Amino acid sequence: MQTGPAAPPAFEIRSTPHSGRAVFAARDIPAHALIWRSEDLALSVLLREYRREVCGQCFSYAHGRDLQIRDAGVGFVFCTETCQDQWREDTGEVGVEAWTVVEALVKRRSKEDSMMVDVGLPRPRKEDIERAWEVALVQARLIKVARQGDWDTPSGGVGSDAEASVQVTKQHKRALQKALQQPISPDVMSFCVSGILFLYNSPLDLEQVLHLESDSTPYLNAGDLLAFTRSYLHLLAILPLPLVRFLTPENLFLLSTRDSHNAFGIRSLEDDGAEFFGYGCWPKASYFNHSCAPSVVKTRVGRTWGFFAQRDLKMGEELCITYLSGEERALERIGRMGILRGNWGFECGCVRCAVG
Ligand SMILES: C[S@@+](CC[C@H](N)C(=O)[O-])C[C@H]1O[C@@H](n2cnc3c(N)ncnc32)[C@H](O)[C@@H]1O
Repeated sequence: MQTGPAAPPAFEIRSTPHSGRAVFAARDIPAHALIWRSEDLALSVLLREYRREVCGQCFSYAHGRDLQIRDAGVGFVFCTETCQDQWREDTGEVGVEAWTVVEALVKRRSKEDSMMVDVGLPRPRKEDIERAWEVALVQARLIKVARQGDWDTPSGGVGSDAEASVQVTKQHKRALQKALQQPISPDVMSFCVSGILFLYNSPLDLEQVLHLESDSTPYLNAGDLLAFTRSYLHLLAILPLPLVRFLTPENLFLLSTRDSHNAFGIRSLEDDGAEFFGYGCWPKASYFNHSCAPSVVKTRVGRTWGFFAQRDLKMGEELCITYLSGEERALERIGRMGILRGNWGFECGCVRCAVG
């Protein structure tokens, strides 16, 4: 079959003096043309409050009605059996087991056990983050020893861990029980599970995530950091053993540093995205910078983002999307800049902000 010459890529990624790497048109691009399609969802969080209304696979929304296909064991709903089957296949056997134990844990706990994350408090500094993870690590060592009995089960396979040869004492068992009694943060826990499953199921794609812009202080405030260290210890106590090797402070921190400035919101498709269901990281779509007068519009279909020219674009022009949600776009310059500074940590220097 004659396929003809491949179309030259519509864009290239280059460094800029002030805003890191950016996407530039590699040729003239007509209005409405597809520039890039991104299907590489690495990790995602579907907020707990939407877990009955939004499909766990394609993120379709039932406008406040519960979706029919409930997979109660794993805590997700689906719009069709096809979506459910696809989710189970992609998540894998160990992944399904992981979501099942996490769902059982969250269900056992009442709403009062959930941690509230205060907004508006300062972000933890690097030294606060290091200290918090060091403290968690001391408990983690005890919990790993307490699970030593599990190591010997046929599915264990981590018997070579240094901790596995230590005598299990009351102190170890108490550390495990104590971790499980701490308040829980189901959405932070979901982030951790999704991230660990990404490392377990798709190790070759890690490179793409490592290339992303990194935020060295990714936690919103002290409560958010605490939610992460507690989720780490909770998960260490319950996750299937094949995942425990991937569950480290280093890995969880790394995922947060890359997610922080690169995640896309997963929103409703109608009503200008008024409903915020959660967020996810699509590494190959993460090089578009922001402009308050964007030249590219992004649209989600299921788990795929499409990026389209909003107008005729000239070769060499920087291609920008907007990071602002529907109503935020209509704000005055000072309001937009405040949101971009607070959520993304940069001072917007786009053409619209430059003229005031
Ligand atoms: C999704 S990443 C975009 C790609 C990024 N420039 C890179 O090098 O990987 C978002 C980050 O790009 C930078 N950025 C995006 N838009 C910007 C803008 N209008 N002004 C300044 N920096 C911007 C900020 O550092 C922001 O946190």
